[in-house]
Amino acid sequence: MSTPAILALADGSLFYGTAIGADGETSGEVVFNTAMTGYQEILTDPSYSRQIVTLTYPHIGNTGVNEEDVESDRVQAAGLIIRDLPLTTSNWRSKGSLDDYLRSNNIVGIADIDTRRLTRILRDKGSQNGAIVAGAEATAERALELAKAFPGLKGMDLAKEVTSEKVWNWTQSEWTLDAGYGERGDARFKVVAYDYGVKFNILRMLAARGCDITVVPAQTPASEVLAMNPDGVFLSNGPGDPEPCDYAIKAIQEVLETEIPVFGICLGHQLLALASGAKSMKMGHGHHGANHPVQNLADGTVMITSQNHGFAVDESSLPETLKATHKSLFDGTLQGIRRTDKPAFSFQGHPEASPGPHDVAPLFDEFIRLMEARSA
Ligand SMILES: NC(=O)CC[C@H](N)C(=O)O
Repeated sequence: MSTPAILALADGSLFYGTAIGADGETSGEVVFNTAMTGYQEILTDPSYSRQIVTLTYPHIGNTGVNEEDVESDRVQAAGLIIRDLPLTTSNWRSKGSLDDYLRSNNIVGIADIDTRRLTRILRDKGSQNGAIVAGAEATAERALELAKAFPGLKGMDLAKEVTSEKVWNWTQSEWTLDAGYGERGDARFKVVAYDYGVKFNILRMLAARGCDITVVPAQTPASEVLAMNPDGVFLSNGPGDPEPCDYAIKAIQEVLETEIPVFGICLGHQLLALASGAKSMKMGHGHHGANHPVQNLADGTVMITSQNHGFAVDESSLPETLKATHKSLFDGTLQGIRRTDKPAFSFQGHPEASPGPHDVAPLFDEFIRLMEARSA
């Protein structure tokens, strides 16, 4: 017997479906992701904290879940909304079903709803606050009440909630090499990575390029990072609004007083911009998918990229010291910046996309080149 579940949006829309994962209730910002693969990476990406994700691809869970395709050590999304959960799972690496995985992570989800109708609402009105109530007692009133009570992500500092509590070192696991990220040479560079909600594949790709990585909590003062004498500082992706992360903006400003190369991805990109005097803004429905065309403004080439962001840097706010390097060909929003006076640059999308297009992976090599240039 299936258990009922109800999804409500703050605009009053209701969807009646079947519970997947844990019984209970959850609320957050509802966003749609158009990627056809990668549901486990999406669920474990800390950038999705306090977001309920709906996947536009209709069959989710076919390949089960495994121990490797994770971007952190647990499910981070606030909930999952899908069209259809298959009856069986099949993959040589599968260790269990998506349904059991959600349940063991205490994540509430809903299946058997019209995700096309939902996505059209989110596309036309922008991301909505919403709630899922799952269980025999689920009521539409409760779901609506929860959806309306969610305060929204604007102004919410979540980096300090998802960051690690202590300093730790990334150690490359065997399978990473098997997965084709290249041989890890002897570590040539010491990189300190600010963890605002870092995805493991970023650490894998840095390690594969010869970086020894020390991951530090989001609120670590710059003085502690500089005392580690790093060759480069990395600013990670992460959830929530960049603007209230004043501790991070201050620390990045202090790092930028040195000549140490800095590379930022997604939230890290937004924070580099804010630290340089630019402004960020909330987008309508944001960018969440694995087929977003982005143009390199230096040579006009177009790359297909993986994206996951709901805020963006306002290009019209860029100060003298920041140059636009990339833009989205979907909506023209800013996708990359470079400091004109420092070895610092950042990208809004995800060069570490896994799964996803690898067109932007060379940005990791650019970071390596900056560190090489400084140590030469
Ligand atoms: N993936 C990310 O780092 C997301 C950054 C930020 N939370 C946003 O939604 O724009």
